[in-house]
Amino acid sequence: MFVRRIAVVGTGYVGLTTGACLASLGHRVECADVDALKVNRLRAGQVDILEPGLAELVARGRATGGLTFVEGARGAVADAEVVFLCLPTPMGAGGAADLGAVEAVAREIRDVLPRDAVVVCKSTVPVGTSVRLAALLGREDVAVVSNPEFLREGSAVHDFLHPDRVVVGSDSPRAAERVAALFAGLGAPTVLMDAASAEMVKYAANCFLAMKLSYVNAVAELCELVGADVTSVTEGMGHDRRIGQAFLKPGPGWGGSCLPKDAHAMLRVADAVGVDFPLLRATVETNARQQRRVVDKVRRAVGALAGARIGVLGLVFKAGTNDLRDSPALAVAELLALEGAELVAHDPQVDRPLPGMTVVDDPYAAVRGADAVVLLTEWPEFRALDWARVAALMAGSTVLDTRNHLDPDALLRAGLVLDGTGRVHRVTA
Ligand SMILES: NC(=O)C1=CN([C@@H]2O[C@H](COP(=O)(O)OP(=O)(O)OC[C@H]3O[C@@H](n4cnc5c(N)ncnc54)[C@H](O)[C@@H]3O)[C@@H](O)[C@H]2O)C=CC1
Ligand SMILES: O=C(O)[C@H]1O[C@H](OP(=O)(O)OP(=O)(O)OC[C@H]2O[C@@H](n3ccc(=O)[nH]c3=O)[C@H](O)[C@@H]2O)[C@H](O)[C@@H](O)[C@@H]1O
Repeated sequence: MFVRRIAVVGTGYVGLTTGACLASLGHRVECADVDALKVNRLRAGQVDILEPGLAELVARGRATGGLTFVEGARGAVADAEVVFLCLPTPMGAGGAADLGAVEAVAREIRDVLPRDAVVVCKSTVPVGTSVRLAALLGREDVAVVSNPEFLREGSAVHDFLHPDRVVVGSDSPRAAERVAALFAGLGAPTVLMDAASAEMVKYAANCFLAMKLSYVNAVAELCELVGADVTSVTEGMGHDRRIGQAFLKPGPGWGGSCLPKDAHAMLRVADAVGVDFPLLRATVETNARQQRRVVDKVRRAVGALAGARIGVLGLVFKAGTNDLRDSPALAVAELLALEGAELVAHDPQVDRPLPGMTVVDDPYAAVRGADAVVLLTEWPEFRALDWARVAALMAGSTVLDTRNHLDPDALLRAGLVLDGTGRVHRVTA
């Protein structure tokens, strides 16, 4: 009845999406996690990450019996033909990728993997990890394949099912073909290569995206000083198909669970082989500068930050997710709090206390009595706020829109001062 028996180890953004999507393609998928609570919640159909369509796919998979959940990797892999590793590879010592979870699972499963199984690493890992995994598994009959994942949070299911490309790398062409066949139905260009190249593609792609954003943020800074409008500039640039319109929006710096850690890991990879990579170093440094720039602008708006009350709109790293990992908004908030600002923050997806600020469940409560308001995440509901009401509630009048997300006319009509990013013309009443 099912096409293949697949195990997925790790049920986070990548693992759960991979498991649910492969089940929807007709495979029998068992997902494993070390977190018993998470496994129990998933067994009950509870999906805690915000991903459109994911809960529905999980429900469908549970109903057909094509998708099940188990605690611990060993239970999931025992009768699997293909095992996907979707484990965290966080920033470790000195910025290198921490492969602890990946290596621990390899050790855990090596003696229970069925004959001729294929182990696929979907985690983002430095070049050489496939070779290391093969050595750790110590199984002549088990091939290791690198299949980096390119999905974005907030559109994980869509991105998985409609990828721009599928990259499959292995030093065993037969194993690579077996893995590529799993994605054949997606109709995406499939690029087969050796394992080292596949591992490199992922870092090279994420670092390129980071570089594009740092470039655009630096251009935005220049625009402010020379009197140009970055929105017009990026639109004019983006029509060139070699540049493209995507990933050209300036903001408070790029964040999230991957771009920052992957940029640092790539720097460490370069370092390890004795290569200086000034372009990537500047990409990272330019990013840190964006957060300081936001703080400087808020300081300018209120005079002194110590004792100033700042309303913060948005805490997650981008709209459409509930992920706070490495959020530029949190980095800005931390810098503001360090200078003694009193922060009242609202994010539609955050309802828990956070250090250094008061989190409120209503945007109007966040702006009440604020000397300045800073928008850090581009939630659509912020655009739709009643700005006359905001103006009446605020003590001051400056709204810093780090994402150029708000409608300038609406703020102007409300008598507010709008300070955007990369736009010299401040909109004032
Ligand atoms: N989040 C994203 O948008 C993307 C992430 N990636 C990469 O995919 C990998 C996974 O990332 P996420 O899914 O975001 O991580 P995550 O942190 O959301 O999920 C990882 C899961 O693995 C589980 N886990 C940890 N150790 C385990 C063990 N020993 N046995 C079984 N389960 C274990 C954790 O409990 C957690 O549920 C990382 O290498 C990341 O760089 C790649 C593309 C996109
Ligand atoms: O390896 C990963 O985990 C993933 O990392 C990113 O995906 P994601 O972290 O979900 O977030 P992005 O949509 O790329 O945004 C990253 C950061 O850049 C910022 N950004 C993005 C686009 C833009 O135009 N401007 C901008 O400031 C976002 O606000 C956010 O802080 C990549 O886009 C995915 O392809 C990759 O698979």
